[in-house]
Amino acid sequence: MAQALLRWHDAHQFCSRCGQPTEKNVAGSKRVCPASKSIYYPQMAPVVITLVSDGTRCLLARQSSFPKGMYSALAGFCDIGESVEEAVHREVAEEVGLEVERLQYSASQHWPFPNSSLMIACHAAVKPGHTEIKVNLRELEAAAWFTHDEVVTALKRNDPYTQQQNGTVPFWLPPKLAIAHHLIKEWVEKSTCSTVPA
Ligand SMILES: NC(=O)c1ccc[n+]([C@@H]2O[C@H](COP(=O)([O-])OP(=O)(O)OC[C@H]3O[C@@H](n4cnc5c(N)ncnc54)[C@H](O)[C@@H]3O)[C@@H](O)[C@H]2O)c1
Repeated sequence: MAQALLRWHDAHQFCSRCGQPTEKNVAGSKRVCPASKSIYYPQMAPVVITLVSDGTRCLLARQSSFPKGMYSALAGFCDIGESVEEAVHREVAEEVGLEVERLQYSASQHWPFPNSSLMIACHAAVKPGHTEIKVNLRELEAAAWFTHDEVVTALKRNDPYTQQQNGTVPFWLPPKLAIAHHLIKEWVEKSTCSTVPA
């Protein structure tokens, strides 16, 4: 978090109204422009991250920039004026062409990479009978439904690169520090698929 704050100070050294240098306050919680009197506060971008379930399986996806074999829950930045619920519906529809319902808030996390985001994690159920994925290839490389057993096995893979066979890295999941891991583990442990029926 300290690094995220230092990066923000570094990138906000000049006033966007008058171009004059800004000054950091003693606590480092804001910057002030002595010329225009403008005050600048550090910003966090809200991001929704959603684990979609069809009742027995969960939907995981990967971007081409992810490490080989790694799949995660669907994530995306909230647009201006959007509620968390609206962002979840829009992101899932945009990325995999599915309609979701019965959203359940899970947890949140500050995520400093590459800039400060507030990750808001939710579970959601796909609309019954409408599970066919249409992957948006501009945003994702692949998306698929995974069974409970497949996810349990993947959670146990700490170092997938040592387990590769014929040069193929097996399916694995984000590390413990990521809220995506928490969301997926919660789905497995609490059988979220049955508490959030599809
Ligand atoms: N902690 C976790 O478990 C976890 C899991 C997945 C994603 N994330 C983070 O969530 C964020 C969003 O994930 P993503 O897959 O959509 O990322 P992404 O980096 O693929 O971003 C998608 C697009 O959003 C746009 N964008 C970038 N910054 C923005 C902002 N501040 N406001 C609005 N739009 C912006 C860009 O045009 C980018 O192409 C990323 O920062 C990613 O690192 C965290």
